[in-house]
Amino acid sequence: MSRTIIVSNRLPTKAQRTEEGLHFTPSEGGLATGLGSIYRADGNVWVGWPGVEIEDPEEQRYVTEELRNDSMAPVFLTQDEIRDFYEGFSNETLWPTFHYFSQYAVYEQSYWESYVGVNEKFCQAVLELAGPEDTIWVHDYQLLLLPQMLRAARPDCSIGFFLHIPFPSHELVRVLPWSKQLLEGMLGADLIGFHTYGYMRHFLSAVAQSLGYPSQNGIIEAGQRSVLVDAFPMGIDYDKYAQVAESQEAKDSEQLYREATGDARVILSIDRLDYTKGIAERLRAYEQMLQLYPEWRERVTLLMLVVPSRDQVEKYKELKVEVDELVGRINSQYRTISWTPIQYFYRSFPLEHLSGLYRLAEVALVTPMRDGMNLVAKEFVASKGELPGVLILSERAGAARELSDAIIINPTDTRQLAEAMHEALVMPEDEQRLRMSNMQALVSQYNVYQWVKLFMDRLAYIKIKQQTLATEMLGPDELQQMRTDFEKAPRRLLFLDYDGTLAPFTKNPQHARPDDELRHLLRALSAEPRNRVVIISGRDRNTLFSWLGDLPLDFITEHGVWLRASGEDQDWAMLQPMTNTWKQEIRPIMELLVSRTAGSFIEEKEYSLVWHYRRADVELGAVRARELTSHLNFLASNTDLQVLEGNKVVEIKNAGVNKGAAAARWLATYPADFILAIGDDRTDEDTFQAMPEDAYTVKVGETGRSFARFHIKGPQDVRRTLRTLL
Ligand SMILES: O=P(O)(O)OC[C@H]1O[C@H](O[C@H]2O[C@H](CO)[C@@H](O)[C@H](O)[C@H]2O)[C@H](O)[C@@H](O)[C@@H]1O
Ligand SMILES: O=c1ccn([C@@H]2O[C@H](COP(=O)(O)OP(=O)(O)O)[C@@H](O)[C@H]2O)c(=O)[nH]1
Ligand SMILES: [Mg+2]
Repeated sequence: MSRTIIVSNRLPTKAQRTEEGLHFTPSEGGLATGLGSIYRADGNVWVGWPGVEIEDPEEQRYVTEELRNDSMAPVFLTQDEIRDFYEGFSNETLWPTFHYFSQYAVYEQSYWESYVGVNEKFCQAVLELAGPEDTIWVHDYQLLLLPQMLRAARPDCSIGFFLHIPFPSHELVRVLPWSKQLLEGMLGADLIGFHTYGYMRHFLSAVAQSLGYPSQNGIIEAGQRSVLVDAFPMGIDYDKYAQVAESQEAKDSEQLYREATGDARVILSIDRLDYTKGIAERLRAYEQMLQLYPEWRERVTLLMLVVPSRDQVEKYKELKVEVDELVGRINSQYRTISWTPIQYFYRSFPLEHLSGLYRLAEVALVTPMRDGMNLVAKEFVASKGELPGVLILSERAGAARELSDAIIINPTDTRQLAEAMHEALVMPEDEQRLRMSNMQALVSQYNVYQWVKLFMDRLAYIKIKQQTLATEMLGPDELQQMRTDFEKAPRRLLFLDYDGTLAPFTKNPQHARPDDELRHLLRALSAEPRNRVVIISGRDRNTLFSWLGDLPLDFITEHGVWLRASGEDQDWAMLQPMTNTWKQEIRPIMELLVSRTAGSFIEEKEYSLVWHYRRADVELGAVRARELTSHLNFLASNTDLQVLEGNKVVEIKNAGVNKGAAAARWLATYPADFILAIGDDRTDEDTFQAMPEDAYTVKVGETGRSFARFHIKGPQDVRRTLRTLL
């Protein structure tokens, strides 16, 4: 049976050292609480760090044994690794960068080296556990390199990756000296998930700009694999939170806090101590609210839970001091004998207590500067049941993309946040209930089980899609077979695309003139009377003929417009009757696009017009290409024209003309016993599809997705392959 191996830096259980020895408690943080509900099913295993330094082999054995009973497998980190990998690269380099706090980021080569080392350590641990049929699901920013490492060891394995924190604009990511390696690391996965569409869009853009991999509909062509990218907003175990909130323990703890806060209305705030959470800003806004609306003094209490986190990291230590001071100052300034404005707790709470607090609070303040998702917001909603309550939510938390019934605020706008608190406190109960039940419907439908299912379904989908368009590498064995078939065949037909196949791409298409090596190869191949060598290209006939017309070659040019068999007495013929008067109308549209898109240019052929954007900004080029395609498709409807998108080109020409139609004509006219077709572009797919099943069809390029049977890497390999037929 195939299982799922979950991998994350932190296990959902952490070991803690006390005077009586090691004991185990649940970990804090969204990932642990979110996935904790599901991993125990079906023999699944969770691989991760138990949260404390354990170097003694005896203790390691004990912890391994204890965790095994609960479907977990520990990866032990040394003291140096905790410092350089966890506190260092993960939390002083990646965390600030990905949360738009680049000014806090540390760039330290030794951190990076440790990061690589620990990702390798995780890779070994997973490989020891995972069988070839198992699905591996890697989580979060501490393990960005792991998917690629696993892929290298298990090329066919199903690997998913989910990022729980924001993926920022490429402008921030590119600042990291290791950004390319990190992106490549993630692309080892088959499916990459983010909480929001915005994060996903930033990632696609980073991959296009940094690595040059194009994408369409969220599918990236990354080397030999297609990688699917999608948004999966994480949910919570709704029923669990709703049920706990109804339990006697939760109600008791609600009562306990009610007695402590007296008649005052309660505003609740819960987060890990983190500068991304906007805790200091929130305190200032609360203070401003007390100034703006003095009527709330003695009538409202801010109950603030701050969970200790990453307390060895400098910025976190500084924040602790800042928060302590702020709370002290506000409390000492406003408190009365019977009232404390802020009840501040610096520790972590058991679930039943959190639940009691969620019940008690009239208002929840979730106001991070940046937050991947924020599960506290959803837990508050799920715990409210029939009770009224208002959620104030930062527009920069992932959760704001879903919870539109919250009061959405900008956390840097202190005044707006202060006003929002007042608005929440005076909101009519009817409105509170309406908004709350809308949010409950959403949070209960898109719960964590649904999240896991959607992710797994999409992973299965991309695996199937990869297989249907997968091609085999034209390796030594296949090449040998091809040679044997070739030698046996009395009549051989070779369809060879030109650009990207016989000759490498050049910035200016006119510079791709054949070199001596290529001319020599084509001369030798076509000199053999049993061979017919057809150059099948999108280029105009004049250029191609001026380059290669002296050789005994057949030509199919302009993507099938003009055909010419070899021999001096032969003439050019058209595949079908065509017009080109339409060019007058289309040319100005392309010219306008050139004037708007630096680096792009028009290529004019007799019966077609082509817009090239290979030299333009990658992303702008792709956007403009889509714009042009849809505009041209609109104009071409009800006419005899067709629009083709190729590799960094958009071409418009007469309908019914393509390389496939032309190649089919050639097959009918010159029957053969051995057929080879090689090409690199989308337009060559038409050729491949026109070929009989036993033909050798070969796709050239990094991506293996094609209708061809085989693939090879680049023009050098094409030439090498053709030489073996001499
Ligand atoms: O392991 P720690 O260093 O103690 O940090 C705790 C976890 O914090 C982060 O949580 C994120 O995931 C949540 C669920 O998807 C999301 O709601 C939140 O916005 C994120 O910040 C972190 O991603 C985890 O890896 C940490 O374990
Ligand atoms: O004392 C506490 C306070 C909070 N949490 C949990 O910590 C998680 C915080 O997740 P969130 O997504 O809000 O932020 P993160 O800490 O992951 O950045 C939530 O599930 C809380 O219930 C906890 O376990 N103990
Ligand atoms: Mg080509």
